[in-house]
Amino acid sequence: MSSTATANKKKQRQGSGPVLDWSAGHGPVTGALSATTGAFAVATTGAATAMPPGWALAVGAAGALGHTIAGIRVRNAGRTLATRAASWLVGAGWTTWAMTHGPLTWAALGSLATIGVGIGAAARSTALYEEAREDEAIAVEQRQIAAGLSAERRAIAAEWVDRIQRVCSITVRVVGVEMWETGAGFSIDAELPPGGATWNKIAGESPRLSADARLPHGCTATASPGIHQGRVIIDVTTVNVLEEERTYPADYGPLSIHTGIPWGYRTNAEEIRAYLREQCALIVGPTGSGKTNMVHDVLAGFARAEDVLTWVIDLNAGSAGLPWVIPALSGELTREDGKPVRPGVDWLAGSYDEAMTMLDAAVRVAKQRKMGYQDLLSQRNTDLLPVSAKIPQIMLVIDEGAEILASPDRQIRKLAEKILEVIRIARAMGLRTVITALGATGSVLSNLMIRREAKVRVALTGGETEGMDLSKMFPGARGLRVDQAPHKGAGFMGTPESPAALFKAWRILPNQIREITAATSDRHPLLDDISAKAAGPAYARRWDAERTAWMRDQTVTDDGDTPSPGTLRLSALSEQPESPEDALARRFREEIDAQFATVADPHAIESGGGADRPAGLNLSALREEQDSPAQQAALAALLAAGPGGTGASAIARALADAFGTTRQTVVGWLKAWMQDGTAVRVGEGTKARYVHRNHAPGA
Ligand SMILES: Nc1ncnc2c1ncn2[C@@H]1O[C@H](COP(=O)(O)OP(=O)(O)OP(=O)(O)O)[C@@H](O)[C@H]1O
Repeated sequence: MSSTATANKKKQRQGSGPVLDWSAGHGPVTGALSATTGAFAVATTGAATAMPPGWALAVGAAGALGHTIAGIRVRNAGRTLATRAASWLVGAGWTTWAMTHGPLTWAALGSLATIGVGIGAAARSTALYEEAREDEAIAVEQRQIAAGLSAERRAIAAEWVDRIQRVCSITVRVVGVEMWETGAGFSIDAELPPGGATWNKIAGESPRLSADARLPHGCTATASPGIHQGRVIIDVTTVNVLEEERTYPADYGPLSIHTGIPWGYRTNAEEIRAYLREQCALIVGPTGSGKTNMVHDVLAGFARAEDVLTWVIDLNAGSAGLPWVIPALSGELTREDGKPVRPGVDWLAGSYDEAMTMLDAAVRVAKQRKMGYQDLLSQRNTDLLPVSAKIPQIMLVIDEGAEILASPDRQIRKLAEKILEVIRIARAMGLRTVITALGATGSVLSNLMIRREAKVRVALTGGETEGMDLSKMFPGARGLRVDQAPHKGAGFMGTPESPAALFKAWRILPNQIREITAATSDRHPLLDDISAKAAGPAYARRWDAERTAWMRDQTVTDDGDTPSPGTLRLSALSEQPESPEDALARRFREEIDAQFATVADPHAIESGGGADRPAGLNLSALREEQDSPAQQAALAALLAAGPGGTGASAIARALADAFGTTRQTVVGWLKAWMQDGTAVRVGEGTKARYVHRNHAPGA
């Protein structure tokens, strides 16, 4: 009821004189006081005005009736109703008698006080009775719920004791049945009979148990060890959550390598985490199984971690890492404070050479950490580098890395050796790998290093049975069948902490990747000084224009053309809220020059300072020299063209949309740059190209 309606009702009541509120609450004291003072008032007024005493009796009877009706409405106990009605009638009786004999006599006043105490005591006892009655009702209700539940549990226990006897010929004794909060099933804790029965025997019969229980497709009865070897836990799923598509949880809060990184959810709808401080991981998924999506889940988790830097190798043109880099580097994502958004991965290698550079750096980091952190390790009395936001773990994610490891190609073998070297030497020093595989698991899993170090395993089946040897992926796990996970993104996951069982990766969409990139930009750690020094210029210059030019080539122009390598995607920039000129100038300065605080002050570098820090390209310095954004863009295009160089027409074409620059203008700038040594000309006649001095032969 609205407050105005209540106020109106009050007004109406006031207008029609005093109302008797039968349901008004009274305690034992106020109730008795109100009854006796009311009776006294009626008796004195009645005596003074010579009211017929029968009226008091009538009022008392009406009071008793009113209170009884109100009491019945709120379901008071019969005993409470009787007490209240009796109070009214006793009060009325006294009033009638007092009006006849005079209320102001000692006998009248004394008897009224006695009645008051009596009513109070009776009311107190009924109040206590009411409370006890309420408590008892609640307890009964709870007993009923518990009885109902335990009846359900008892029924489940009896049913499964029979079933296990029938299917496995083992007579277990059920110790407990736990219904899952997610509502997707239950767990049975059972004691095995004496005589040598083991939990694996039940685990091995999982498919037959599931069939016997008529479980829906995708639901399983999986047995695992109990608290000791004589106990078994059987998890039974009754709802197939793997059928549904669940998107990556919208909470992008901070994570840590120490608390585990969630990779998906189990059949009981609970998330499953990968603990990768010491473990490497292997993710197998044939084409179309949802592997790329899973890799993004993995990268999302690492991006959210405060103590992880992710280095990605994807020889398939870096496609696994690009969605984590392009939106940040292209300026598509902006922060409120105007600072650049850091990419969601720390280094992305899309080619053989870049991958080799990255792996070399990783090996150097591992070795340098071993030496550089000797004191810290002895101080902490450990041989495991204490990974933190100050000394981050480096997670190398190698898409289709298993195919690299299994390749017979001599060159690729060199990469494979480096990957294995990182896996072999870097566990204690905080470098671990996540390797994905399309299916080459046989040869990869025969590698001792992988078998020993990569115990976090995922097999995405998506219904694919070809080349999916679950017994090799999860040795010792029984009852896993590919056809239990026919949905994309679903499969099996096992870790040293959580035995292999069905799971599903969250679906992660490009907008979530962009959101996570933006939300975690501030959170990524910086590579510690010891490691940064070891990684050297190869690391510090990983975002340099010529090394990232290929990434920009992945961005398709508005008209769908794939521009020739080295040209700028100016059309992409024109969509930004900033003017294209500003965006271009800002992007290239920020992106190339001392990117993300990995390169010291550009002016210091130029003047030979920061000797132990590798030099960036120092485009910031050009801010003063190249006063027009178009001219800066032209210079950036020249840089991006690399040693192959470019021509005035190509630069003019790249700039035409955003700046309307003519070829003539570009020719003028090129001349000036040749004179001051910024550019050199190579080749003659129609073959003449302009090359930035950084890429000039012998530079
Ligand atoms: N976890 C998931 N939940 C629901 N659907 C998914 C999931 N993962 C993938 N899919 C669906 O499967 C499709 C293929 O996924 P994805 O590209 O990740 O597979 P892939 O194994 O990498 O295949 P390819 O190698 O052909 O790219 C997606 O477009 C999506 O529709």
